[in-house]
Amino acid sequence: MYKAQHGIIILSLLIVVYKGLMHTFIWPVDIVELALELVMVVTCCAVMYYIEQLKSSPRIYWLLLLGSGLYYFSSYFDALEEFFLEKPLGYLNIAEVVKAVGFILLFIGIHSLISRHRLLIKELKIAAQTDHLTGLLNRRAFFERMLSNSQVFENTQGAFLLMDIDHFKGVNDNYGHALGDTVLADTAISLRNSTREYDILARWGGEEFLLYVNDITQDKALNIAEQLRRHVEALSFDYKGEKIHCTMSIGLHSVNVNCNVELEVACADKALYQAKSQGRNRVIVYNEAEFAAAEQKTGTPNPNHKIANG
Ligand SMILES: Nc1nc2c(ncn2[C@@H]2O[C@H](COP(=O)(O)OP(=O)(O)OP(=O)(O)O)[C@@H](O)[C@H]2O)c(=O)[nH]1
Repeated sequence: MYKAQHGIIILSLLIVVYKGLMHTFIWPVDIVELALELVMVVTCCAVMYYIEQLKSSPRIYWLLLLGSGLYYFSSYFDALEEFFLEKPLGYLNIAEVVKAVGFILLFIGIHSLISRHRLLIKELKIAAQTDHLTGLLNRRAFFERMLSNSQVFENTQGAFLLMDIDHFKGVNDNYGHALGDTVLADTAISLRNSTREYDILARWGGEEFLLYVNDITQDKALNIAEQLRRHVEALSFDYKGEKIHCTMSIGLHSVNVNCNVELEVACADKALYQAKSQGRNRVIVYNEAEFAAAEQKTGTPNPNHKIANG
């Protein structure tokens, strides 16, 4: 499909050869005009080559190809007029008309190309920020969103909720990876539907989700966490007629002004670990004094403790 430019390139080369021969028999040879002709044909070939390399949509390909082709050949349409005693288009110069049409096609082609390019960049940006299975932000995008909102979050209390589906390995092992994916996708929908537009929700890892809720007290954040936990508990998944249910453990860490995301998430992670070790399907709030004492007692840090990395 993207080969039509070869015809134009061959045609333009033939024109240059023809002009070269004509000039050879006319003395003195107009070297400058011949050189300019050659520059034109080389640039025309280069343009055709790049249009082919673009591998854009067929519409854009033809617009650019016809536009640049007509624009290039417009100067040779003068010759056509020599065959007519009167100008075929009345007072209009046919070469100028062809040039104008070529220019319009080129303009539409370039405009379409730029619009398509913008769309592609937008799609790429979204793809780079999104987890493809759940449609949530990925970990990197979560950090970026926290950073870009840092001024809004300044001087307000917020909360990190680190959520992890319980015994998820068992879901995969017993019902298959496809059902595991469905559980992740539906859990993400449930979480998204239960959060506010300006909360920041991301898939943090395999079966882990992270939510940052801004401008909220610890008690209210605890209510939200409980609600999210109950919503996930209420989900049901069909496996060959059997109804499957999952639960989720949550580590909650309430933060004050200007928090360091990595450090605060690590605290939420400690609370999540406690929620897992206390039987799962529960919310545990991080309490610095309590956790420090517990760690001292058991010897810090807990070897099973998962530390969230940025
Ligand atoms: N289906 C599916 N499974 C995933 C995906 N990402 C990670 N996993 C699985 O998630 C499981 C996580 O298992 P574990 O870390 O052992 O945790 P768990 O079984 O949930 O146990 P607890 O967290 O202690 O309750 C592993 O089996 C991973 O293979 C994914 O995108 N799709």
